[in-house]
Amino acid sequence: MPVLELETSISSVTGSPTSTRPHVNTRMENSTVHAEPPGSTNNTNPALESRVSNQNHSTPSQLPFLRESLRPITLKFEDLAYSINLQSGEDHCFTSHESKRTRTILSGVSGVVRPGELLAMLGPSGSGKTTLLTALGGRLLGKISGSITYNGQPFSSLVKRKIGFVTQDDVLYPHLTVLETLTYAAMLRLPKNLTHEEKVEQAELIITELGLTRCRNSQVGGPLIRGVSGGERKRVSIGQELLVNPSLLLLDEPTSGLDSTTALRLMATLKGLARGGRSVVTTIHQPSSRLYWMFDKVVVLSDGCPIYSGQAGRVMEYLASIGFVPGFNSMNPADFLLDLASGVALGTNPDDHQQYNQGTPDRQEDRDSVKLFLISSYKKTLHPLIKDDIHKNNHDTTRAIGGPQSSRSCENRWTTSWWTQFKVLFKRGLRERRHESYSGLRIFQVMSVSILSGLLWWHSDTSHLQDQVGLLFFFSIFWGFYPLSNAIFTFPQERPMLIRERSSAMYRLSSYYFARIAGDLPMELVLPTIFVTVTYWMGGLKPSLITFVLTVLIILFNVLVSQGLGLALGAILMDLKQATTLSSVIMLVFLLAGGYYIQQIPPFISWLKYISFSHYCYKLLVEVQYSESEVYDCGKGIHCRVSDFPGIEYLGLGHLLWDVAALGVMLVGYRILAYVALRMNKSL
Ligand SMILES: Nc1ncnc2c1ncn2[C@@H]1O[C@H](COP(=O)(O)OP(=O)(O)OP(=O)(O)O)[C@@H](O)[C@H]1O
Repeated sequence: MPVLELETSISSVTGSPTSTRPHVNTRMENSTVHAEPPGSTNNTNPALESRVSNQNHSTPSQLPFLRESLRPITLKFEDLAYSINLQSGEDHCFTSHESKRTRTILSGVSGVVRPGELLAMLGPSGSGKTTLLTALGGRLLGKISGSITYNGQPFSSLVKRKIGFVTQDDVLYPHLTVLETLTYAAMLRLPKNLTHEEKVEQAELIITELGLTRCRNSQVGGPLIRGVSGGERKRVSIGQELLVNPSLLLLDEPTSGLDSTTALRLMATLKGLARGGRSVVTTIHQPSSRLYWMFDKVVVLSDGCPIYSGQAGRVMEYLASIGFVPGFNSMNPADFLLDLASGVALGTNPDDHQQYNQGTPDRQEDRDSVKLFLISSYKKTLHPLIKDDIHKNNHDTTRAIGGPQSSRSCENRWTTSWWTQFKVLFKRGLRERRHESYSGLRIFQVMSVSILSGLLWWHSDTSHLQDQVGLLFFFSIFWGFYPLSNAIFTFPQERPMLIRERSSAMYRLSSYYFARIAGDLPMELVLPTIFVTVTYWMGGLKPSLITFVLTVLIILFNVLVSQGLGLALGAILMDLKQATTLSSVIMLVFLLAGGYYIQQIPPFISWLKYISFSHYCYKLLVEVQYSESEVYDCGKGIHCRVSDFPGIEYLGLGHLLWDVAALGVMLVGYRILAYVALRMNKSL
């Protein structure tokens, strides 16, 4: 291996203690990015920097109400390794003896990012960038070996609050506007000592600083709903994290799906944020050379192993020192790095340019040997130096996050009270779901069924008792199925949002849960009330106000119980297909065991009716509709007691309070079950 003059250049590759001391700006001039990069004197292209500065409309650094809260974080990670259990394993990197049942996703990854620096993680698809970023954000489930420290301390809930994490997919409510999205986030994330107005002002400030003013009142949108552009949506996601003025900002592929100009503007924004005193780490797939020159440091991964970690501006020098030179001088370093990380490097010496330009090696063995060579070169030369760099600067560790002067409220895991969280989540839920709940389609669906059934049962009376009882049974089944099939979607659909927001410690699970349940109530109760009102009077049921009101109350009770079952199924399975299948089986069983279709059920299976809420609902409806002494015309002028009618006799009328109690137990029990299932879900 060629011996490089590593002694002289390595300090700038890894970032020497003196050269990397960041210049921490707590205030930045609006619309400028400081051209002088901290920690590096020669990894930036000044012309480009100044161009970017002019394009950059947003360099948020000063958040008026949070001026005190930016505590710079030096993030150090050393020898990170992460494996997952698999049936077959094939990976290598630094370890030679691996269990056949595990797969190494990361191995021997080290690096440092200091306040003021922008570090990019590069590598081909599947090389482990997201996994590394997730680990740095303290969000990786499973055991990771090595060390990750934040100002010398391990991950903690205090650190968690200082980290902003922007996921690759924008998890946002599509029907909220940009302003609403950021305002609700501000209400949930900003400390309770700020007033409502200050929180709104903070959201407004972020909107201005991220250049979102033009679309502040546009709805965010999503895959199926037209909304703001992809770049604007990404900036909203970043804005949500900036609200808390994070000291460490982690972003997963923030430029994916953006055109090069928008990507450049976004990266300029990130660079501005770094220059404001933050440590910024981003994964990026295929940066243009203009983007590449904005990075202070890069970590390049190949199959989870580093082939480079250090100053972005020194990478070509390092690669040349081990015999890798691009075919032409102006080649984008990022392209060159990605080729190498994929094992594509025919030009392994400067005389090989022609070969490099003409094509890529197709043989897997060639690619593997290039990767192995790069990994082992890194291991021999750069890795020890980076470790030195990590240890040399341990005085960073003295600046503990939330040090002695931190207030008591800082130590509290939650920034807002339970009640505030409940209120904000309740309002946000109503706002987001107003379209869904009061959608014309849903109202049309319910109204058309109610009018149709009113017409079908038009002025039925006890002379057609079978029909009338059928209407009551239909009430219990329709208002069992309908809320159930709506409620099973709730938690599986909300899961990504819950994961994202709970990872940022925005709110307690209980406040979310109660807000969600309470938020669903108005709609869940309004539609059945209208339905029953229409069908009851059209269908000729007992013209008594008390009976009518009791009928409505029983149906609403039934709705709440069936909604609870739907919530529980959704929370337990967290999978729409499975939950839908199971709910249809359950409802079919309840339908059959309800007592309307079949009365001679064998004793060994007749207990099914006792677990069916539709059975209790149907029974209660019959009980309030007909008095004990009521008779009906059972043919040829003969009058029979209603309670002797086969479909009613089977129900065994009486025990009204027990029926109410059974529904009450289900009402509470299903909801407790749903909550416990959510609590036990490790990802939430
Ligand atoms: N829980 C898991 N189960 C199975 N494989 C996993 C798991 N987590 C990560 N991997 C695998 O680890 C590798 C690294 O994944 P990761 O998402 O970190 O890559 P990446 O570099 O971010 O890829 P991309 O650029 O395509 O997003 C991939 O091959 C992925 O399939």
